Amino acid sequence: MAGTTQRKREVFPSKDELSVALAKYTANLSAKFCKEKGFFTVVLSGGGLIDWLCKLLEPPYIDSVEWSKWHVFWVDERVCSYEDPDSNYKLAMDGFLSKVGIPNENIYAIDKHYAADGDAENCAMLYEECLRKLVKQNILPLCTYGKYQYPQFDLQLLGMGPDGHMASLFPGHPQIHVIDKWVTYITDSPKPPPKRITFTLPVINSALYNLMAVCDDHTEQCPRSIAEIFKHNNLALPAANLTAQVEEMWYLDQAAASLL
Ligand SMILES: O=C1O[C@H](COP(=O)(O)O)[C@@H](O)[C@H](O)[C@H]1O
Repeated sequence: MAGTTQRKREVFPSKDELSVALAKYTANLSAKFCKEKGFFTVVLSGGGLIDWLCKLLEPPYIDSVEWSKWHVFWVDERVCSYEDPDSNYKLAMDGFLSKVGIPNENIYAIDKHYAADGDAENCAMLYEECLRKLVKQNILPLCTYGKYQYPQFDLQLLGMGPDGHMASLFPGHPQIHVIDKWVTYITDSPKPPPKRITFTLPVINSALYNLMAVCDDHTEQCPRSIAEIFKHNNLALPAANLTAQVEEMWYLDQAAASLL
């Protein structure tokens, strides 16, 4: 049965130090799950996160992480071709996944053809179908959360937009309330591109470990959103609704945490 965890946070003086900690956190969980059950299910997001994961590509992690045991997913994806610079898949492939030895069949991307056609509804439907197959294959266990069951990932690496969005759940948009689906879609995202698919909130919150990494590039909005979440628990901001089954950890750089 789903529980809720206490929100934890660590603040780092710089992005670089945050990246070092992010690599350590991910590598430790990878080792733990590979030892306990023989594989590790990890969910990526887009945005700055892929850049901050770069320390995993350096010693000691590049050699010590059991990459062949990773199964990789996306918490959200932009509905565009794999070659489009907006694609979260392309971002992760170019910047990270192509540099480590994860078997291709363990990398679960959005459907190539529906993505290139801009068909968000079918992309969401097929991604959910893919997750359901993996449940049947015992790669993903189910977690009861509220009145439904959802797939449970070991670790999700999340990012927050300055407006407080996480995945492609945006403030004031209805997708945050969807509970009867695992994957949903949006066709009018306020952040371009407009068509995206996204895990629903209960799927996000069913993960064992959720790590939210936020670095601010000197916008005023990002530290304000962080303060709204940590000081006022303002649930109108989607990221304030984050929880996890074992640990909900926020890694912030000093700039993002400047109003705390
Ligand atoms: O559009 C998106 O934005 C969020 C946050 O990205 P960032 O550029 O502010 O780091 C990201 O987590 C999500 O995956 C992506 O599709």
